[in-house]
Amino acid sequence: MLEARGLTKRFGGKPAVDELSFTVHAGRVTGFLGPNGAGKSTTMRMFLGLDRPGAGSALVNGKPFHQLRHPMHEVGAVLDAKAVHPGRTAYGHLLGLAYSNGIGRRRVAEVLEIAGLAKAAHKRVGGFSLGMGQRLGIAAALLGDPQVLLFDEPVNGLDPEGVRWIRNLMRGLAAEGRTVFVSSHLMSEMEVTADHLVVIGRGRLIADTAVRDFLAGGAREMVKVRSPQAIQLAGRLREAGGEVTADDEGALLVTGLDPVQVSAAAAACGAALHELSRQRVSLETAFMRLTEDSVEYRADSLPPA
Ligand SMILES: Nc1ncnc2c1ncn2[C@@H]1O[C@H](COP(=O)(O)OP(=O)(O)OP(=O)(O)O)[C@@H](O)[C@H]1O
Repeated sequence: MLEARGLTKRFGGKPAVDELSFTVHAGRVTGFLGPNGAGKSTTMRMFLGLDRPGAGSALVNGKPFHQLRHPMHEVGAVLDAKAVHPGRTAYGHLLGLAYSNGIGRRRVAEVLEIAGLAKAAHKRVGGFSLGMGQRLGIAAALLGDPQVLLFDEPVNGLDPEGVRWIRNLMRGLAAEGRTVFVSSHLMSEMEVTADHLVVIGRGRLIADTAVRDFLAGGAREMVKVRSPQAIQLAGRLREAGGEVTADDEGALLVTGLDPVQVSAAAAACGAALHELSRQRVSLETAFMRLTEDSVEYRADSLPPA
């Protein structure tokens, strides 16, 4: 289990993490979402004792990292896959880590197998692809068989097969009852990987919710409608109580009204409809709404019909 309690960190007087409180439970994948610079990496670094909180606490299994007796057996992390000496072999690197933490060589072979690196065990890390480097980072994180795992943007730059592999691995680790905390700015990835979400913006907590509820909350009666009289229609929809935004192609995205109400509003103002459809809201859209990144529809922002 991971717990942030009033966690705060400032850099040069500017808060990077601002009174953050949340709990990451065992047995599920918890996604840690936020735009660039939101404070995700800084929060993870505080859990791992790499940054010291300015206030509050970051606890692993109820303790700050520096009070853990056998840190490698309690928590594993994949932060920066490139931090390995290029002249070492994967096996040599893992064996060095294992020896300095009282772990036997049998476990080294096991994690090489789990990470799909058994065949590349004796190759130099300098020649590894990004995906292999990521696998090596994961093998190192798993070396102590920890109950708690942190992954900072693990799928960045990976090909689809690598992405799928990491997704399945994280889900498998959670299914074994471990605590899996993974940061990402890829909402679409979290939608298929995470069970639970902690969303932050500018260092502050925005949401702490099940993915299912997050999607349901964002999905309230979202209707996409396209009309050559979009400006008049948007005004009418707002009068009827709808919230209206425009997508990149000038279609209106309406929340708060169902398709019947939208078509009634169109009929009432004589707007022709070229499209009227119910939209499944992606996590990305729900996230943008929550962080108020999506631009409120303005009549002057619409392209000509
Ligand atoms: N060592 C540091 N010194 C000064 N400022 C820092 C330092 N580390 C992070 N910051 C600042 O703190 C804020 C949060 O950064 P952080 O890297 O934690 O965000 P993030 O959510 O992980 O973003 P990204 O997705 O871009 O990695 C940013 O404004 C960043 O510039």
